[in-house]
Amino acid sequence: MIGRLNHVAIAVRDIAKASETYRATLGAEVSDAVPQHAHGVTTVFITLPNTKIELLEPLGADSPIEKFLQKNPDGGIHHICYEVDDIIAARDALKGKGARILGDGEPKIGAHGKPVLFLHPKDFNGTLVELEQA
Ligand SMILES: CC[C@@H](C(=O)O)C(=O)SCCNC(=O)CCNC(=O)[C@H](O)C(C)(C)COP(=O)(O)OP(=O)(O)OC[C@H]1O[C@@H](n2cnc3c(N)ncnc32)[C@H](O)[C@@H]1OP(=O)(O)O
Ligand SMILES: [Co+2]
Repeated sequence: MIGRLNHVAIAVRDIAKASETYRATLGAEVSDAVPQHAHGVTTVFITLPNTKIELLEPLGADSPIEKFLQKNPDGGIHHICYEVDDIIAARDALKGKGARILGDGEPKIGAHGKPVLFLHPKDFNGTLVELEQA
C-alpha cells in the first residue's frame, strides 16, 4: 500500500535556529517558514536528493506537537510521511485491519496542498505515521 517516503518530520522549539543549522552547518536547501493554521504548526521543508525533512514548530495554544516537545525539550523525530495512491482506499483498508486513524478520520489538506491523514503511533511500532495522497 505505501509508496515513497515523502518526508521525515522533526519537532523543534525554534524553527529559525533549526533552519539555520540545516542551511549553514549541513549545507542544505531550506524553504521559508510557513504557518499551517489548520494543523497548529509552522513548517520549513529541507529538500534532500531523495526525500524531504519537515521542521515543525508549535503554532497556537493547542498545537499537536506541544506535548511531544514537553517530553522531548531538545526536539526529536516526530513522524514519517508515506505517499499512497488513494488515501481513502488506504484509510479504509487500514481501519479494516484495526489501525486507529487520528482526528475525525477525514483527510485534511497538508503542507503540499494534498490530502493527509495520521495513524496512531501505538499501532505502528511507536512511530507516528502520516499518509499523503501522491
Ligand atoms: C503541516 C501539515 C502536515 C504535513 O503536511 O506534513 C503535518 O505534518 S502536521 C504535524 C502535526 N500534526 C499531528 O501530529 C497530527 C496528529 N497527531 C496527533 O493526533 C497527536 O499528536 C497524537 C499523536 C495522538 C499524540 O497526542 P498527544 O496528546 O500529543 O499525546 P498523547 O499523550 O495522547 O500520546 C499518546 C501516546 O503516544 C505517544 N506519542 C505521542 N506522539 C508521538 C510521536 N510523535 N511519536 C511517537 N509516539 C508518540 C505518547 O508518548 C503516548 O505514549 P504513552 O506515554 O506510552 O502513553
Ligand atoms: Co508532516
